[in-house]
Amino acid sequence: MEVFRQLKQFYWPERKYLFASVVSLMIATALGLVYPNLLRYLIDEIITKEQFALVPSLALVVVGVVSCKALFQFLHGFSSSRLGNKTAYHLRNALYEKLQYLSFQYYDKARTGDLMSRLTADLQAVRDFIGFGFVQILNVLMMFTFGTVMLLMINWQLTLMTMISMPFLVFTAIRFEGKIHPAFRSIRQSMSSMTTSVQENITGVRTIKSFAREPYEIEKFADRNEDYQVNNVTTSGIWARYFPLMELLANLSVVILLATGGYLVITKSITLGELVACFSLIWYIIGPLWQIGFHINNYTQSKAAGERLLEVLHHYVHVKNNENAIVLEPDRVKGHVRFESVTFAYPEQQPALHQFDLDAKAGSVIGLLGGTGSGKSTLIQLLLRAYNVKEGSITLDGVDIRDISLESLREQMAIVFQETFLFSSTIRNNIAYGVQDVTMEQIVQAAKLVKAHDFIMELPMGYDTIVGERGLGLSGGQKQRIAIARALLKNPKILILDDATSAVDMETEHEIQLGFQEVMKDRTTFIIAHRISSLRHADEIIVLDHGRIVQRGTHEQLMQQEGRYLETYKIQFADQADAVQLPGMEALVPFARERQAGWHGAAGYSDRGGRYIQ
Ligand SMILES: Nc1ncnc2c1ncn2[C@@H]1O[C@H](COP(=O)(O)OP(=O)(O)OP(=O)(O)O)[C@@H](O)[C@H]1O
Repeated sequence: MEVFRQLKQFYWPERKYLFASVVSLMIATALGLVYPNLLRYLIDEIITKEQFALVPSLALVVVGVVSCKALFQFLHGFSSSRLGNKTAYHLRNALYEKLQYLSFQYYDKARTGDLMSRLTADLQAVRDFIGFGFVQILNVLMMFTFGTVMLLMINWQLTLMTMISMPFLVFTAIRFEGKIHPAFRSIRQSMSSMTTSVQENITGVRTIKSFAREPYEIEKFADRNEDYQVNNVTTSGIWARYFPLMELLANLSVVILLATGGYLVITKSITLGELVACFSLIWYIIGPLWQIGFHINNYTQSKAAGERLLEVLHHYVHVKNNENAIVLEPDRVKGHVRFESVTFAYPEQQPALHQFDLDAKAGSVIGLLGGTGSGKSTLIQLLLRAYNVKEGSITLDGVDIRDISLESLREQMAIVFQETFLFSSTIRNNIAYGVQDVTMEQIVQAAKLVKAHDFIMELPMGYDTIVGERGLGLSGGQKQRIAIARALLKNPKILILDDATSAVDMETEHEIQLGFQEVMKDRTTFIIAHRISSLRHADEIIVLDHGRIVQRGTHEQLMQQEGRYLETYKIQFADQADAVQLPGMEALVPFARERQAGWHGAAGYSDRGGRYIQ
């Protein structure tokens, strides 16, 4: 019951339905107990004594009892479903809210399919138990107690004889519970693994098809399906072993009742009417006990489901507001960012950043260059406070970002991530996401700045075109431009472009950058890029390697030094000089000639002596 105690906040506000459901079920059950007595009256007082004139009035009483019972059963059903649905409603909202605030660290490991199964199947199981299962268990207790008391009132010796097999029935039912609970947990886990597989399959369908991995995926799913099936069969096996045993023990009571009761009638210790009443009442006791397996099953299933919901609800939020967190006033934020000796490692990993220092003055442009996995995105994640810095500190206008409220910190920033995510909504809504009270003119202006307006206007519905899930139907470059427009529209103090133009061709990138020069004014901008052309205007360029700064300076300064920057520069120009001649690229011509004269390869760095390393 601990699980349901912890879920109390979700059903307790609806306790009026809980009480209504319990009370109406109690009345319906009590009315049900009137039947055996009416039977006894019919046999002993009417049939035996031949008082047939009483039959119509007895019939009327039966009709009255049946009608009242039906009314209370309706009230029970009504309040139970209200209770279940309202509880599910509160739980669903709480879970969704929790999912919004869980930290990046949680999502690094979370599986979408598993979360979906918690939010649907598990929630449904909890709803059913709180709505119906719980009251049914109370009903079992009530029927057992009332039925036993009435039996004892008729004949206590007969009652005790009848009850002989009951402890065995209860013992078997409890053993059954011990076996069935882990079995149901396994079913739920395999169900969630199957859901994950389906979800990943749908999301990654293009990759699967392009690698012709359909047979592998079918086999992978078949394995999980098999696992689910085996768990179900194991559960049915437990069920099949215990259920007939429980049925046998239950029916044993009836046999004992009929044998002992029949003897007592013959010896005139009880009347025939009393025996018939006892026979009817015994089902009031056996019925619930016999069904105890079902209720236990229902309870254990929902307990397992409740545990999984609580796991999400109680999951530790790694990044949250400190007490008295500072709420920034947007008008007063300047955008001066400082990293001081920041060393950071992801959980159970080697450090992704070592002793990182950076002083990004308000309005400055910082370029970040480095090979894959060198720590560029990590730096941005830390600035966003996706993870908490444990060694060193990051400050915004002199205030440690751990002391700033998360919402107001993130409100000052706009990030265009490496992987563009678009919602399945209109292009207009996608651009306006994150900004309130935005006009169409502002949306169009942002789209024009990133050279997206023309292609949007060519779409059948223009800005009202609905893009598919994650932006399907648009090219990579088009998606990136919409994402950049979304960031610009936010008018942030800090703009972060994490390889934001990687899918855009050089010419468009250059045009977008011209637009940027205008919007970057007065904002601190971080640009992560693999192309030198994206970084060359930065006030400071930092070259990272394995989480360490290996070079820093302006484009001009770095061009004077032997090192990673110059090497990258040479390689890139060698590749691109033939294709596009961009303003500012004139200096590259000698390198291009050098390449044509004998350099080889396209990817890699040249070593210090100018030799090329593949
Ligand atoms: N969420 C994460 N959990 C664990 N390790 C991570 C996570 N994100 C990145 N890493 C690791 O941290 C290191 C730095 O990664 P990061 O994403 O910062 O590199 P990057 O320079 O942005 O690379 P790229 O240019 O390929 O995007 C890598 O070794 C990477 O494997």
